[in-house]
Amino acid sequence: MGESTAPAKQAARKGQDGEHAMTIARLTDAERDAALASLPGWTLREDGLAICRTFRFADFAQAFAFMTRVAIVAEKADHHPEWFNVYNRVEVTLTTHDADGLSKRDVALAREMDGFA
Ligand SMILES: C[C@H](O)[C@H](O)[C@H]1CNC2=NC(N)=NC(=O)C2=N1
Repeated sequence: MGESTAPAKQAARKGQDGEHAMTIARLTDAERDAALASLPGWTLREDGLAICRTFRFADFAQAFAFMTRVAIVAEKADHHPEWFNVYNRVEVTLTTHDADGLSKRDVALAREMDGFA
């Protein structure tokens, strides 16, 4: 466990992006389409509320190393992926529960994942 409390982390995030932790804005349709166009490999979930991508690696060790790197940045950003791993495959879904849909946090995390893969 780290030293800072959950409220402290929320306050820190609030200071960083100037938004209240619970009122992160949902992307507009135009923002969502622009984000998707800049994220090859990611697709919009049928309900339009999440983006998805399947990553494939050489083996389980590579897949799990990727998940470990993602977990560290996700925890730091307090924004967590939904994912499913079998051996060398990692199926990822990104959505923002606090926004009931997509937010810029999903786009940022998708870019970080692409950078790690
Ligand atoms: C209290 C805490 O800040 C929230 O529950 C965070 C945690 N991680 C999260 N992850 C995702 N994907 N969406 C959220 O809205 C979210 N909210």
